[in-house]
Amino acid sequence: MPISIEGIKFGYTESREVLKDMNFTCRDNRITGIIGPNGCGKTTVLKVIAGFLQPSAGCIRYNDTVIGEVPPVELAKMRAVVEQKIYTPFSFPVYDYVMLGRSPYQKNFQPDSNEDHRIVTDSLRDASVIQFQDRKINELSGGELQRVMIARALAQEPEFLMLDEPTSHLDIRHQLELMKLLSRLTKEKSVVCIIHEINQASSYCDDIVITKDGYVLKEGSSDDVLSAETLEDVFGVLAMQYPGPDGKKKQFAFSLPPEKKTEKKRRIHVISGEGMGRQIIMSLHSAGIDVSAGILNQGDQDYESAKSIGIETISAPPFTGYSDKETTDLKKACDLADTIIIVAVNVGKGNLPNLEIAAEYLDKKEVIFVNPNRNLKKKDLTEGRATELYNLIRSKAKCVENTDEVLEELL
Ligand SMILES: Nc1ncnc2c1ncn2[C@@H]1O[C@H](COP(=O)(O)OP(=O)(O)OP(=O)(O)O)[C@@H](O)[C@H]1O
Repeated sequence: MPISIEGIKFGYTESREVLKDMNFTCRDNRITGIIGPNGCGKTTVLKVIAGFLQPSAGCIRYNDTVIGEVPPVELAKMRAVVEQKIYTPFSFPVYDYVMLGRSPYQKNFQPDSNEDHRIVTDSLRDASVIQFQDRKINELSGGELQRVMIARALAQEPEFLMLDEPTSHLDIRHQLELMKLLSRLTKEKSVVCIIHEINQASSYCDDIVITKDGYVLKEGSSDDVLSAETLEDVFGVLAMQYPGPDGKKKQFAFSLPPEKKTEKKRRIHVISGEGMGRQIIMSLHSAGIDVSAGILNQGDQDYESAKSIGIETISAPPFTGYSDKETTDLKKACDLADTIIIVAVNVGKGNLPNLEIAAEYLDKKEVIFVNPNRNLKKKDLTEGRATELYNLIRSKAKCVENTDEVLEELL
């Protein structure tokens, strides 16, 4: 009996449709694997297929029967569901819990029949949990509990077995055993299974349905549907196909695509004054470069220009010298900059830190010295330190004669 999913729409809220128009078929005696990115609606569609959620449009048919018309007890004989989220609030022996799978076949207050016990024992064995049938379900590990849930679903003897990520808690051996068990079960049943492990899906699922954003992107035999190109498109990864151990089933190796480098805006800090840096600041800014300036004396032409275009400016009142805050801010600006431009200006005691800090960055950043041969007034070469620093910067920085040259260099 195939399951037909026809034009299904569903939303948990009115404002957001999770399933927009789902159409696919789960064929008889096959494992149909549903794959797709997180949050695309796989669990939701499985719940709709199981009859747990009512779609707002479309219908689900098991063969020709529309499931909305099937009474719950009959539905429980037709399909069993192993859900992703497992709640075990009760302290229940594993054996008794698996016996609950027999409920749809039992009349009220009648003891479990010999057949029920046989089926439960077979189910416990098939799911490899018979060895802890006397333990309490709320004292099991995640993987043990998952296998008990599968045993209960098997005890239900459904025609359709629906599983949501049945291998998610299992170690690799139990994963492979479970997938093999599901393959065996297809002799008598049809299996629908949400699966994230693509290589297991390729190895064990006969058919694959790829879902994305509430729609089905592709469906068909796993060999037809699974390709490196499709997986790259759906999951946004790089996929490389290689032959599986049997030489038939495709296998894939995945990696993340290289990160796209976002073009970082160049940042330049200009140390100037007396209107000597004005043209540089304005030209770099209009060329789209991230410019900062300072320490500038408030009221000075460079300061006024920098303020007029709203760039980050470090400033101090004239004739007061620079405070610790201003020199710290200058260091921060130089740290952020790719290039530091220093324009030769008269140096008084107060603005000596501009030179000191520019000199500090000679080995750390690109430093361009503009107008290095400017004849400074005698009084500006305060205590010889300014001359010393100018000479140091002149010897280590890239020197350009004037503003035009620096702009030519940078733009
Ligand atoms: N009970 C709920 N109420 C509201 N929104 C929900 C509810 N359950 C799921 N959703 C939302 O519906 C969308 C689909 O969820 P669903 O669990 O079906 O995705 P999925 O494909 O199974 O994801 P995953 O691969 O992560 O298990 C998600 O955006 C999810 O946040």
